[in-house]
Amino acid sequence: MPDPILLWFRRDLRLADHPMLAEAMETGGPLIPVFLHDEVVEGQGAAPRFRLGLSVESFARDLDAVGAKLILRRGRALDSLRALCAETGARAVWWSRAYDPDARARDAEVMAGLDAEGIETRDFPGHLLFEPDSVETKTGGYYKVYTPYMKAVRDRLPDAPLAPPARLPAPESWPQSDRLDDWHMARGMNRGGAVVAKYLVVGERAARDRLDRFVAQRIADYAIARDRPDIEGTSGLSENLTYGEISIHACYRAALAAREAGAEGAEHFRKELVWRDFAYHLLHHTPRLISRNWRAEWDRFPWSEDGDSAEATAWKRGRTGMALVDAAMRELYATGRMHNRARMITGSYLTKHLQTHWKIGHDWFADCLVDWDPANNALGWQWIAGSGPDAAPYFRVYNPVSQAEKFDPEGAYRRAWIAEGQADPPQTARDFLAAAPRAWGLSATMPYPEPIVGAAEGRDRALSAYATLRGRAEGGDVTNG
Ligand SMILES: Cc1cc2nc3c(=O)[nH]c(=O)nc-3n(C[C@H](O)[C@H](O)[C@H](O)COP(=O)(O)OP(=O)(O)OC[C@H]3O[C@@H](n4cnc5c(N)ncnc54)[C@H](O)[C@@H]3O)c2cc1C
Repeated sequence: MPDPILLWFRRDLRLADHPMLAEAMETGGPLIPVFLHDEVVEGQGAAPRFRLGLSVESFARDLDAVGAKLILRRGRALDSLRALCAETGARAVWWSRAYDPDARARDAEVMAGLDAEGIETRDFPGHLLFEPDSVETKTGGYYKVYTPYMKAVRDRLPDAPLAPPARLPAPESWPQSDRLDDWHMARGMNRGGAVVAKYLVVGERAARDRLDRFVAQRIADYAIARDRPDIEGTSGLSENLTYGEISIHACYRAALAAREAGAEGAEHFRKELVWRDFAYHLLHHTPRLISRNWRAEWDRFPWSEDGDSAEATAWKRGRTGMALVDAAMRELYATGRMHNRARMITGSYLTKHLQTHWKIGHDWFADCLVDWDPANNALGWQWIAGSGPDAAPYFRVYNPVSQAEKFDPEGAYRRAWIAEGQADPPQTARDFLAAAPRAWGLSATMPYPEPIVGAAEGRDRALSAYATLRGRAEGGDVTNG
């Protein structure tokens, strides 16, 4: 029997459309799927780690159904893989590429360490539509602006579908595995875990069903409906894409097919999928996107960097008194998700009205989002703050009152999440109160606060701070985004 290959799964927890798995199947030799609770997983926020645990559990079941086991190990990736190679006789370790700086540093260390011992390492595409280095400007550089990036990839086709394996060739014996329960992936969630779990759609099959439902029922209206937090107008697939429960190529193919069939919103959906690739393109070329102002001149901006200030605390707890902002922050805490427009409005309110550094919002999202994605989150925050590539100009301040009038015209989204002032609050609003830590001291009967910073006052504050940075005043108000 040939030596087994270790297939190290990370953000690619699916069987279909999986380049590494498809190629491994062609070898005909035994395959040992592995998932590691390593230094990168250790560094993740509470909600992403919790959600990752559920994805791993689901994937292990799917592997079981095709005659394989998912071997779990905890510890530094290089140590775990070395030990597994020694135990199983594997002489090759394969994985699907990752692009964020922490994962890249880990992978480089693993590659060097295993190569030194004569163990073959190979990495594969699978997480993105187009590999970041495969898209270049005419002068051989990388794109900093979305529109020309989109133009450059517009005519490229997605990969053809790869069928899931019917059965994985098994090794003569399976190595010992940790028990997933012993990893306590939900530990950071406290009482929020049970609430957030109600809103999740986990695993490869559920992700595929979600895509099919979206295409059948919502993609046609997507271009307009996607902007309304009060209706279910988007796909919800970010939660699945981030763990690789569905391939981005499958989503892209579905978008192209729907467009071909005449669905109006399909082209817009395709463009959003390309935003995800663009975020990875930028992160790959400028890893500082995640940790520092992408434009260094923003280092001089007088942002508050106190994540525990009264203002930042009110923002995190959904108690700013600005109803659309608070509804969104509560949706985030109770469901682990937030509507895209609401992400922009809460981000603008934090960085502009509350003059608080985008990193504080970025880190809070990274702790609370079940769809946390290192590239999308960083690009989203730097975009809204004004410090990023292709960013919304800082002087564009989202007015949370007029945004609410436009995108939540009946107040349904705000009522869904804010219990205070309602005689019989809906389940969603009660879910938030059930998820929120007791130490926050929230209840449905307490008075709803006055705005800590009003819409106009916040805009003036933001613009005068911006003027000190630029040395001149600029003006403008975004009421329609
Ligand atoms: C401050 C801020 C933080 C964000 N953090 C994240 C994050 O951690 N994880 C994440 O996946 N997205 C993030 N986004 C982007 C966007 O809000 C979400 O992708 C979207 O809300 C997910 O919902 P959906 O799957 O229903 O999206 P749909 O509208 O159905 O879009 C389909 C897919 O396209 C991609 N996409 C859509 N919008 C964007 C966008 N603006 N940028 C990049 N990709 C996009 C996503 O993969 C999404 O799943 C952030 C945006 C902002 C402004």
